[in-house]
Parts: sequence; C-alpha cells; structure tokens
Amino acid sequence: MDVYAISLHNRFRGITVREGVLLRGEAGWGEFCPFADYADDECVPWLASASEAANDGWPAPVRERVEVNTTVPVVPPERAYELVAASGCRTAKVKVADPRAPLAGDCERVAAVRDALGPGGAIRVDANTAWDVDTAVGAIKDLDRAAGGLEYVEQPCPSIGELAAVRRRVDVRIAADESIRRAEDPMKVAVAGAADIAVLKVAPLGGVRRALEVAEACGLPCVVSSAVESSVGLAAGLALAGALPSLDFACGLGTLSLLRGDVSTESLSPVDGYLPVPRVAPEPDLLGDVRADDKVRTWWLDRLGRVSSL
Ligand SMILES: O=C(O)CCC(=O)c1ccccc1C(=O)O
Ligand SMILES: [Mg+2]
Repeated sequence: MDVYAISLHNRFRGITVREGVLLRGEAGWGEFCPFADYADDECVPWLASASEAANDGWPAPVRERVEVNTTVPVVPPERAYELVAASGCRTAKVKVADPRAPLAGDCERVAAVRDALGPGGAIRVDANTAWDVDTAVGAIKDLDRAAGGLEYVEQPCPSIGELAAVRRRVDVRIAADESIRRAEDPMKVAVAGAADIAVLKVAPLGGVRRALEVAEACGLPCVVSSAVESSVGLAAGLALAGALPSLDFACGLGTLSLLRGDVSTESLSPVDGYLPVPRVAPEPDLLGDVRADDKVRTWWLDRLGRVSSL
C-alpha cells in the first residue's frame, strides 16, 4: 500500500494536486482516490472499485484499444490551442462555465480548440451543473456557434428535470455525468428524456462490473471518463471501455496529460488519440518519485481505515 501526491499542470475543478492510495491484491493494483471534499460514505464505491481491481480483476474486453478525448481545463485560448494540437486526439472536451470565467472566454476557448482540431474534429463541453435552464439554452447556442458545432454538452444543469428541459430546447446532444454518478436509479435519466449519452466513471460507480450494469440499465450510448487518476486508476476505466458491448464516442480517459507525473513507466498516455485496453493495471514502479509526505500519507490511511469500516 502506498500513497502518492502528483501536481496538476493547471487547476482542474478547484484542485492543484491529485492524491490517492494504491492497493495491491491477488489480481493486481487498484487506486483509491476520492476527492478530498467527499464525505466518507461517498467514498465507499471508490474503495469497492479499487478492491475489484486489486482482488478480483476485470471482465474480458471486447476491443483492444479505445479512442479518447483530450481534456481542456479553463485556460486562455492560446494555451487551449497548444494543448489540443499537442494531444494527437481528434476529439476535445472543453471545461466551461467556471464561476470565475465569463461565457465570452468559454467561446474564445472553444473557437481556439476548433482551430487546433480542424473541421473533422469533435468538440464536447462540460459545464459540471453550473447553469439554470435559460442560461444553459443561451450558452449552448453561443458555444455551438463558436465551436462550429458541438458533439454534446455534459451536465449543463444539476437536476434531471432541468436536463430534460434544456434537451427539448437545443439541437445539441445532452450527456449526463453527475446525474448518473450520484443517482439511485440510473434508469431515471433515460426515462425522463434527460440525456442522449451517459458518462460513466468507474470509481464513483463502484467498479467495472457495477458500471457495466449501469450501462445496461440506462440503455444509452456511454462515454467512459476518468476521475483524473494515475495510470493504475485509468486502467480500470479502460477495462470498462474495453468491455462495453458498444462504444460510439471517444472516452474521457486521456487525462494523464493533466498530471505532472505518474506512478508507472507503463504510462497510459494516449498515442494518436488512442489508449490500449490493459488486462491488468500497470505496475507502479515510479512511486519513489511521487510518494506523498508523512502528513498526507497519514490522512489517506486514516480515511481508508474509516471507509473500510463502513
Ligand atoms: O472526461 C474527461 O475528459 C475527463 C474527466 C473529467 O472531466 C472529470 C474529472 C474528474 C472529476 C469530474 C470530471 C467531469 O467529467 O466532470
Ligand atoms: Mg463531467
């Protein structure tokens, strides 16, 4: 068991350092890395996911590689252009609706991303529940125009009812992320007509097998996304993307480029926009470079102990 701390190149969803625990079991390595602000009970599925990876392994994949998007944080347009151009990906996911940044800046960022991708690329945006219905409808129309067409908008508003209302008023597809992750019943999203696409994250859903059940239950095309893990955690996302019966969109698993380091030399960084589906998580042979200090280590081991007892 080991605790890592890796800084990010740019602030992402309010964090500048990613931390977590790597667990070793019979089947390999698993990663436990719920964000610091999550309550202990919300961390239970994250531990189930790490435990599945370490102790049980994953179902057999039906594909060998997965196309991924590059993820663009809230950065100036010049920087967004560079990130996308350097990524080798033909799909980009752009974070928008940051409380500290105006819509005009989001429009400039997606326009710069379109310049970098060219007309054949796909641009999706993620608002992380930031808007109300009217704001979402206006913002989506502006962003769609600035982007020269959006592939989809991820979680424009908090509730399923709001997603459904926005979906009726715009031509752009709606993807549900937080609504799936936090939902008691993922079916509700589809039944309410709230989304065209389901975003699945392995750790908050409690592992690859559980996420496959959610995919089947919701009946929507799925996009597998990361929670910005090291290569150990990304391998679980790739196992899910590899095992889904159909996969029609690029996945959000190209997030290693957000981190300044990794735990493994078998790094899961996309090459030409694709990642391989590994059978087991990579060996964390670089932990010496990114090991957390004693204070961080103690915090994580305490948290792991509390969550294990729930
Ligand atoms: O989907 C991606 O491209 C990257 C993953 C991502 O955006 C993300 C990462 C951590 C926490 C939440 C989210 C999110 O999709 O909202
Ligand atoms: Mg999202």
